Amino acid sequence: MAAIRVEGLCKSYGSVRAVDEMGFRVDRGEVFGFLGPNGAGKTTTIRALTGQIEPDAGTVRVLGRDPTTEPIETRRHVGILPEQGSPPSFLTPREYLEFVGSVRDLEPSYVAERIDRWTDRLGFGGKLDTLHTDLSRGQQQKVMIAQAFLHEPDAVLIDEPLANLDPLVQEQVKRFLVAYAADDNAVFVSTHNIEVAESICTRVGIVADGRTVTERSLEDPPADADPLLEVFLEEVTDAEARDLPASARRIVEDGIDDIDEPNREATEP
Ligand SMILES: Nc1ncnc2c1ncn2[C@@H]1O[C@H](COP(=O)(O)OP(=O)(O)OP(=O)(O)O)[C@@H](O)[C@H]1O
Repeated sequence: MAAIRVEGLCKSYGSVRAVDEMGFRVDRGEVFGFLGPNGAGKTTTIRALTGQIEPDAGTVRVLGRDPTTEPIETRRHVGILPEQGSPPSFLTPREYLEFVGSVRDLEPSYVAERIDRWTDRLGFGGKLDTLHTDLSRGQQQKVMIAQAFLHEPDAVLIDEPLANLDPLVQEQVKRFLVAYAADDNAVFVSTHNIEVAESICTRVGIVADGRTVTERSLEDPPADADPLLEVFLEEVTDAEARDLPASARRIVEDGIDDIDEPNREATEP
Protein backbone atom coordinates (compact mmCIF):
# COMPACT_ATOMS: atom_id res chain seq x y z
CA MET A 1 0.00 0.00 0.00
CA ALA A 2 1.29 3.46 -0.89
CA ALA A 3 1.93 5.68 2.14
CA ILE A 4 0.47 8.63 0.21
CA ARG A 5 -1.83 8.27 -2.77
CA VAL A 6 -3.50 11.04 -4.77
CA GLU A 7 -5.69 10.31 -7.79
CA GLY A 8 -7.69 12.72 -9.93
CA LEU A 9 -7.57 15.45 -7.28
CA CYS A 10 -9.38 18.66 -8.29
CA LYS A 11 -9.84 21.83 -6.31
CA SER A 12 -11.05 25.25 -7.41
CA TYR A 13 -11.24 28.50 -5.49
CA GLY A 14 -14.15 30.27 -7.17
CA SER A 15 -13.20 30.41 -10.83
CA VAL A 16 -9.51 29.55 -10.19
CA ARG A 17 -8.75 25.88 -10.85
CA ALA A 18 -5.86 25.46 -8.41
CA VAL A 19 -5.51 21.67 -8.76
CA ASP A 20 -6.69 19.84 -11.83
CA GLU A 21 -6.57 16.03 -12.01
CA MET A 22 -3.49 15.79 -9.78
CA GLY A 23 -2.08 12.32 -9.25
CA PHE A 24 0.99 10.75 -7.63
CA ARG A 25 1.98 8.22 -4.98
CA VAL A 26 4.71 8.06 -2.38
CA ASP A 27 5.91 4.76 -1.00
CA ARG A 28 7.70 4.05 2.22
CA GLY A 29 11.45 4.37 1.77
CA GLU A 30 11.10 7.31 -0.63
CA VAL A 31 11.91 11.00 -0.40
CA PHE A 32 9.44 12.28 -2.99
CA GLY A 33 10.04 15.81 -4.27
CA PHE A 34 7.00 17.82 -5.28
CA LEU A 35 8.62 20.36 -7.56
CA GLY A 36 6.71 23.21 -9.11
CA PRO A 37 6.73 26.93 -9.87
CA ASN A 38 4.70 29.54 -7.99
CA GLY A 39 0.98 28.92 -8.22
CA ALA A 40 1.34 25.34 -9.52
CA GLY A 41 -0.98 23.93 -6.85
CA LYS A 42 1.51 22.50 -4.35
CA THR A 43 0.12 24.16 -1.22
CA THR A 44 -3.44 23.32 -2.23
CA THR A 45 -2.42 19.67 -2.61
CA ILE A 46 -0.74 19.68 0.81
CA ARG A 47 -3.87 21.23 2.30
CA ALA A 48 -5.87 18.35 0.82
CA LEU A 49 -3.35 15.81 2.20
CA THR A 50 -3.74 17.28 5.68
CA GLY A 51 -7.53 17.59 5.60
CA GLN A 52 -7.54 21.39 5.64
CA ILE A 53 -9.63 21.61 2.48
CA GLU A 54 -12.24 19.38 0.94
CA PRO A 55 -11.40 18.30 -2.62
CA ASP A 56 -13.97 18.93 -5.34
CA ALA A 57 -13.13 15.52 -6.82
CA GLY A 58 -10.57 12.75 -6.57
CA THR A 59 -9.10 10.39 -4.02
CA VAL A 60 -6.54 11.27 -1.34
CA ARG A 61 -5.16 8.68 1.08
CA VAL A 62 -2.47 9.19 3.68
CA LEU A 63 -1.36 6.07 5.55
CA GLY A 64 -4.60 4.49 4.41
CA ARG A 65 -6.80 7.29 5.82
CA ASP A 66 -8.98 9.78 4.00
CA PRO A 67 -7.92 13.22 5.32
CA THR A 68 -11.28 14.72 4.33
CA THR A 69 -13.33 12.41 6.53
CA GLU A 70 -10.63 11.78 9.19
CA PRO A 71 -8.63 15.03 9.37
CA ILE A 72 -7.67 14.75 13.04
CA GLU A 73 -6.65 11.08 12.90
CA THR A 74 -4.67 11.74 9.71
CA ARG A 75 -2.83 14.69 11.24
CA ARG A 76 -2.15 12.67 14.38
CA HIS A 77 -0.26 10.02 12.41
CA VAL A 78 1.73 12.16 10.00
CA GLY A 79 4.33 14.83 10.64
CA ILE A 80 3.61 18.21 9.08
CA LEU A 81 6.05 21.03 8.50
CA PRO A 82 4.18 23.95 6.93
CA GLU A 83 6.14 26.52 4.96
CA GLN A 84 4.93 29.59 6.81
CA GLY A 85 4.42 27.84 10.13
CA SER A 86 5.98 29.22 13.26
CA PRO A 87 5.70 28.07 16.86
CA PRO A 88 3.42 30.08 19.21
CA SER A 89 5.17 33.28 20.25
CA PHE A 90 4.04 32.98 23.89
CA LEU A 91 5.67 29.56 24.48
CA THR A 92 9.24 28.36 24.73
CA PRO A 93 10.48 25.46 22.53
CA ARG A 94 10.34 23.12 25.54
CA GLU A 95 6.76 24.13 26.41
CA TYR A 96 5.65 23.86 22.80
CA LEU A 97 7.24 20.45 22.21
CA GLU A 98 5.76 19.16 25.49
CA PHE A 99 2.37 20.46 24.33
CA VAL A 100 2.76 18.72 20.95
CA GLY A 101 3.74 15.52 22.79
CA SER A 102 0.63 15.65 24.98
CA VAL A 103 -1.65 16.29 21.98
CA ARG A 104 -0.11 13.23 20.38
CA ASP A 105 -0.59 11.14 23.55
CA LEU A 106 3.13 10.57 24.01
CA GLU A 107 4.62 9.62 27.38
CA PRO A 108 6.32 12.61 29.08
CA SER A 109 9.57 10.64 29.53
CA TYR A 110 9.57 9.77 25.80
CA VAL A 111 8.92 13.43 24.93
CA ALA A 112 11.76 14.60 27.18
CA GLU A 113 14.12 12.15 25.49
CA ARG A 114 12.97 13.25 22.03
CA ILE A 115 13.39 16.94 22.94
CA ASP A 116 16.97 16.26 24.06
CA ARG A 117 17.72 14.36 20.87
CA TRP A 118 16.32 17.08 18.60
CA THR A 119 17.95 19.97 20.44
CA ASP A 120 21.27 18.14 20.12
CA ARG A 121 20.71 17.35 16.46
CA LEU A 122 19.72 20.89 15.48
CA GLY A 123 21.71 22.76 18.08
CA PHE A 124 19.11 24.87 19.85
CA GLY A 125 19.68 23.49 23.35
CA GLY A 126 20.69 26.91 24.64
CA LYS A 127 17.33 28.32 23.54
CA LEU A 128 15.00 25.64 24.91
CA ASP A 129 13.62 27.95 27.58
CA THR A 130 13.56 31.18 25.57
CA LEU A 131 10.22 32.49 24.31
CA HIS A 132 9.79 31.88 20.56
CA THR A 133 9.23 35.56 20.06
CA ASP A 134 12.89 36.06 21.05
CA LEU A 135 14.22 33.42 18.61
CA SER A 136 15.48 34.03 15.08
CA ARG A 137 13.46 32.77 12.10
CA GLY A 138 15.95 29.93 11.59
CA GLN A 139 15.79 28.92 15.25
CA GLN A 140 11.98 28.85 15.02
CA GLN A 141 12.26 26.67 11.90
CA LYS A 142 14.35 24.20 13.90
CA VAL A 143 11.61 23.99 16.51
CA MET A 144 9.07 23.35 13.74
CA ILE A 145 11.23 20.53 12.36
CA ALA A 146 11.44 19.00 15.84
CA GLN A 147 7.64 19.11 16.28
CA ALA A 148 7.07 17.42 12.90
CA PHE A 149 9.26 14.44 13.85
CA LEU A 150 8.56 14.29 17.60
CA HIS A 151 6.30 11.22 17.36
CA GLU A 152 8.43 9.48 14.68
CA PRO A 153 5.64 9.51 12.08
CA ASP A 154 5.52 6.96 9.27
CA ALA A 155 4.92 9.79 6.79
CA VAL A 156 5.96 13.43 6.83
CA LEU A 157 4.72 16.29 4.67
CA ILE A 158 7.23 19.08 4.42
CA ASP A 159 6.92 22.43 2.68
CA GLU A 160 10.32 24.00 1.87
CA PRO A 161 12.28 22.10 4.53
CA LEU A 162 15.43 24.21 4.49
CA ALA A 163 13.95 27.71 4.49
CA ASN A 164 15.87 30.04 6.82
CA LEU A 165 18.45 27.45 7.88
CA ASP A 166 22.19 28.06 7.72
CA PRO A 167 24.24 25.81 5.40
CA LEU A 168 25.52 23.60 8.20
CA VAL A 169 22.03 22.86 9.53
CA GLN A 170 20.71 22.48 5.96
CA GLU A 171 23.22 19.69 5.44
CA GLN A 172 22.25 18.01 8.72
CA VAL A 173 18.54 18.20 7.90
CA LYS A 174 19.10 16.85 4.39
CA ARG A 175 21.01 13.85 5.75
CA PHE A 176 18.39 13.29 8.39
CA LEU A 177 15.56 13.28 5.81
CA VAL A 178 17.37 10.77 3.63
CA ALA A 179 18.07 8.49 6.61
CA TYR A 180 14.50 8.87 7.87
CA ALA A 181 13.04 7.69 4.58
CA ALA A 182 15.53 4.83 4.37
CA ASP A 183 14.12 3.64 7.69
CA ASP A 184 10.89 2.63 5.90
CA ASN A 185 9.14 5.99 6.22
CA ALA A 186 7.64 8.17 3.49
CA VAL A 187 8.98 11.71 3.15
CA PHE A 188 7.08 14.15 0.92
CA VAL A 189 8.92 17.40 0.23
CA SER A 190 7.37 20.32 -1.60
CA THR A 191 9.97 22.73 -2.91
CA HIS A 192 10.95 25.22 -5.60
CA ASN A 193 14.56 24.35 -5.04
CA ILE A 194 15.92 21.99 -7.68
CA GLU A 195 19.27 21.57 -5.94
CA VAL A 196 17.54 20.47 -2.74
CA ALA A 197 15.42 18.01 -4.72
CA GLU A 198 18.48 16.64 -6.50
CA SER A 199 20.42 16.19 -3.31
CA ILE A 200 17.80 14.38 -1.22
CA CYS A 201 14.98 12.99 -3.35
CA THR A 202 14.74 9.44 -4.64
CA ARG A 203 11.98 10.55 -7.04
CA VAL A 204 10.38 13.82 -8.10
CA GLY A 205 7.04 14.80 -9.54
CA ILE A 206 7.08 18.03 -11.51
CA VAL A 207 3.89 19.99 -10.95
CA ALA A 208 2.60 22.64 -13.30
CA ASP A 209 -0.81 24.12 -13.84
CA GLY A 210 -2.42 22.04 -11.10
CA ARG A 211 -1.19 18.59 -12.07
CA THR A 212 1.84 16.32 -12.07
CA VAL A 213 3.17 16.70 -15.59
CA THR A 214 6.03 14.25 -15.25
CA GLU A 215 7.76 12.03 -12.73
CA ARG A 216 11.36 11.01 -12.64
CA SER A 217 13.46 8.69 -10.52
CA LEU A 218 16.69 10.27 -9.27
CA GLU A 219 18.17 6.98 -8.16
CA ASP A 220 20.82 5.71 -10.53
CA PRO A 221 19.89 8.05 -13.41
CA PRO A 222 21.25 7.00 -16.80
CA ALA A 223 24.45 8.79 -17.81
CA ASP A 224 22.66 10.59 -20.66
CA ALA A 225 19.69 11.79 -18.53
CA ASP A 226 18.83 15.46 -19.03
CA PRO A 227 19.61 17.66 -16.02
CA LEU A 228 16.60 18.06 -13.73
CA LEU A 229 16.61 21.84 -14.17
CA GLU A 230 16.28 21.41 -17.92
CA VAL A 231 13.40 18.94 -17.57
CA PHE A 232 11.72 21.25 -15.07
CA LEU A 233 11.96 24.34 -17.30
CA GLU A 234 10.75 22.44 -20.33
CA GLU A 235 7.75 20.91 -18.57
CA VAL A 236 6.73 24.15 -16.89
CA THR A 237 7.06 26.13 -20.11
CA ASP A 238 5.03 23.53 -22.00
CA ALA A 239 2.29 23.60 -19.35
CA GLU A 240 2.15 27.39 -19.44
CA ALA A 241 2.04 27.38 -23.23
CA ARG A 242 -0.96 25.00 -23.25
CA ASP A 243 -2.96 27.65 -21.39
CA LEU A 244 -2.15 30.52 -23.75
CA PRO A 245 -3.89 31.66 -26.90
CA ALA A 246 -2.15 30.50 -30.08
CA SER A 247 -0.30 33.80 -30.72
CA ALA A 248 1.24 33.92 -27.25
CA ARG A 249 2.00 30.19 -27.42
CA ARG A 250 4.28 30.79 -30.41
CA ILE A 251 6.29 33.30 -28.39
CA VAL A 252 6.78 30.83 -25.54
CA GLU A 253 7.58 27.90 -27.80
CA ASP A 254 9.78 29.62 -30.36
CA GLY A 255 11.35 32.32 -28.25
CA ILE A 256 10.65 35.97 -28.83
CA ASP A 257 13.43 36.38 -31.41
CA ASP A 258 11.90 33.78 -33.70
CA ILE A 259 8.60 35.58 -34.10
CA ASP A 260 8.21 37.13 -37.52
CA GLU A 261 8.99 40.79 -37.32
CA PRO A 262 6.09 43.00 -38.37
CA ASN A 263 6.82 44.91 -41.55
CA ARG A 264 8.42 47.93 -39.92
CA GLU A 265 8.90 49.79 -43.15
CA ALA A 266 5.22 49.67 -43.79
CA THR A 267 4.40 51.11 -40.35
CA GLU A 268 7.31 53.47 -39.73
CA PRO A 269 6.65 57.09 -40.65
N1 LIG B 1 -7.58 30.81 -1.02
C1 LIG B 1 -7.45 30.98 -2.33
N2 LIG B 1 -8.38 31.69 -3.03
C2 LIG B 1 -8.27 31.88 -4.36
N3 LIG B 1 -7.26 31.37 -5.12
C3 LIG B 1 -6.31 30.66 -4.47
C4 LIG B 1 -6.35 30.43 -3.05
N4 LIG B 1 -5.29 29.70 -2.72
C5 LIG B 1 -4.60 29.47 -3.86
N5 LIG B 1 -5.21 30.05 -4.90
C6 LIG B 1 -4.79 29.99 -6.31
O1 LIG B 1 -4.64 28.63 -6.65
C7 LIG B 1 -3.48 28.43 -7.45
C8 LIG B 1 -2.56 27.42 -6.79
O2 LIG B 1 -2.09 27.99 -5.58
P1 LIG B 1 -1.14 27.21 -4.57
O3 LIG B 1 -0.97 28.07 -3.37
O4 LIG B 1 -1.68 25.84 -4.35
O5 LIG B 1 0.20 27.12 -5.42
P2 LIG B 1 1.71 26.77 -4.96
O6 LIG B 1 2.22 25.81 -5.96
O7 LIG B 1 1.74 26.36 -3.54
O8 LIG B 1 2.43 28.17 -5.15
P3 LIG B 1 3.71 28.79 -4.36
O9 LIG B 1 4.89 27.98 -4.79
O10 LIG B 1 3.75 30.17 -4.91
O11 LIG B 1 3.44 28.74 -2.88
C9 LIG B 1 -2.87 29.80 -7.66
O12 LIG B 1 -3.33 30.31 -8.90
C10 LIG B 1 -3.43 30.63 -6.52
O13 LIG B 1 -3.54 31.98 -6.90
